[in-house]
Amino acid sequence: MDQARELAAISYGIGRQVGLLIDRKGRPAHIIVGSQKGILIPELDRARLSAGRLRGLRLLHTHLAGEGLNEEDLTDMLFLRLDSVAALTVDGMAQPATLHMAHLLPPGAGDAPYDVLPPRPFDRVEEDCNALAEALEAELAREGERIDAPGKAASGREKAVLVSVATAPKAVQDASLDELAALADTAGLDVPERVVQRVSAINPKFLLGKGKLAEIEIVALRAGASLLVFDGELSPSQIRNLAEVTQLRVIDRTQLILDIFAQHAATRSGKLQVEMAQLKYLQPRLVRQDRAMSRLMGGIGGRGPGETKLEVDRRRIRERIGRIKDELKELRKRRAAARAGRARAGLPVVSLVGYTNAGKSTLLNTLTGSAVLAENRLFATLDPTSRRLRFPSDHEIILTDTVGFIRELPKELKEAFRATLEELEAADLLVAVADASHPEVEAQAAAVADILQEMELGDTPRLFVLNKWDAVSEERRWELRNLFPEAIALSAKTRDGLSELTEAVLARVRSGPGVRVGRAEGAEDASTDEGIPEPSATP
Ligand SMILES: Nc1nc2c(ncn2[C@@H]2O[C@H](COP(=O)(O)OP(=O)(O)OP(=O)(O)O)[C@@H](O)[C@H]2O)c(=O)[nH]1
Ligand SMILES: [Mg+2]
Repeated sequence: MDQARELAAISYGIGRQVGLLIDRKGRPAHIIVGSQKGILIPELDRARLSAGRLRGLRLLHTHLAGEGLNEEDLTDMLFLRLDSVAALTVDGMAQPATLHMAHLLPPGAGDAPYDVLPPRPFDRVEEDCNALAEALEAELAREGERIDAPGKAASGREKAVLVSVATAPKAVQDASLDELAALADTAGLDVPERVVQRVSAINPKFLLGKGKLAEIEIVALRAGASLLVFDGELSPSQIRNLAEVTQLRVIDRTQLILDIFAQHAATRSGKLQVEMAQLKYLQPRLVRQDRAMSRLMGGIGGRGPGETKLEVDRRRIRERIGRIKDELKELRKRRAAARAGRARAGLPVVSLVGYTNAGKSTLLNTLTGSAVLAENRLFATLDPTSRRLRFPSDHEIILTDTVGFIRELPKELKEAFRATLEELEAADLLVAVADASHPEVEAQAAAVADILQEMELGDTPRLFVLNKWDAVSEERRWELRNLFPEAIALSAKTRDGLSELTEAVLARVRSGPGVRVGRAEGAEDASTDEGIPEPSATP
């Protein structure tokens, strides 16, 4: 009460806003003098801040024109996680008049992240600010218990908020976020919230305005998420800035994809290729080793292949890249030798290519009766696997399953997986597999065609398969037939349409230039070219 009178008097006297940041014991921690219309809160010590906690400070400040809380006041509260913010209007006699107050709300309490209380005469304010703040913290903490550790869901999975900031229309961003959500799920993240923001221009420093960023931070706070995943690729400094401002861990789509690859890499060469891609991604981001860097390294987005921890020291990264390069060169030689062996056997090579999760591995299994890992996750397959396929007519081919494609494949991965993708250069025929049941099948097929073109495989004979036909409605089937008149529609799952594919493959390899088709005599076992055993201890 006295604080309020004093504040009003000072503020009136100097004709500027004056504010107090008050701690939970009622002691003023900072006194701030603003301008006539606004007030700038100093950079606060972040020490007390952890997920689910408030700052332990409330802001009481004056408004000289009798106005209530404005956008800026609320943004400050959100951003700085103040317990509450209050504006005290000052009357013409330098006396405090009305108090406008707002405080944050626990998750699930309503649509808005905060509640603005009705204005009331300043001397009629009985709210116990501490009790309010403590109740809110208790609520946030309960939320935390339900999820056993801050940032973790009950399933033990880390929670992340997905964010799209782009100039593209909302529908385009939404479709892209759907894919990011599938990637997040595959990476082992729970996604309680997604944020789509269309902007006329991307803010080069923070992508978004500070107000919107504060909102995102609060969305994450309320959802118990400790990680923000941005769609697209962020520059090193953007990641640092965003992590600084939001006090959350920030990763981009590339890191998420790299993380999935790291988790799925099973063979020696797969692991080496992924580690190489991760190190290449990290290298330019290690200009400065700072707090944001350590945030960059923890948890999802910072895991190495297997359980190894990624190196963060620049010099050692350079050395490690050098060693991996040598080893990969060796592996490439062996692959080339295996390919040459197969070529000598005279068997035509048919490679399955396509968007990730299109059903390539399932198709390989169905066609050859094998049991290659196939699952409803993105990038289940990282290593090429080859199987022999014998046709009833006694013809034989080698069928190769490959790593799936994705639009805007991170360039680090493209480079690292060159060895794997070189397999495709040896193919006599490509079977491009698309998921007909996916709403974005057209865009996915186009992305695959683009990537093949880029890899100079545009001239290799190609068949186009619309897989998962069993999961497509009659109406949509008709649409797809019009869109892709050349396509072979089939279901790797039910085997429907399979014979059309095998006949088409047979016809192509028979007529293929320079391809000798026949029974392989003395061909070495080409069942897999990943015969290199995994050493028990990684150096
Ligand atoms: N309904 C239906 N589902 C299918 C069909 N073929 C594959 N699937 C499912 O699609 C998912 C992905 O299959 P995969 O064979 O792993 O796909 P992929 O193209 O090898 O994927 P990546 O290796 O991750 O790039 C699995 O859950 C399969 O069961 C099909 O014909 N019909
Ligand atoms: Mg696969």
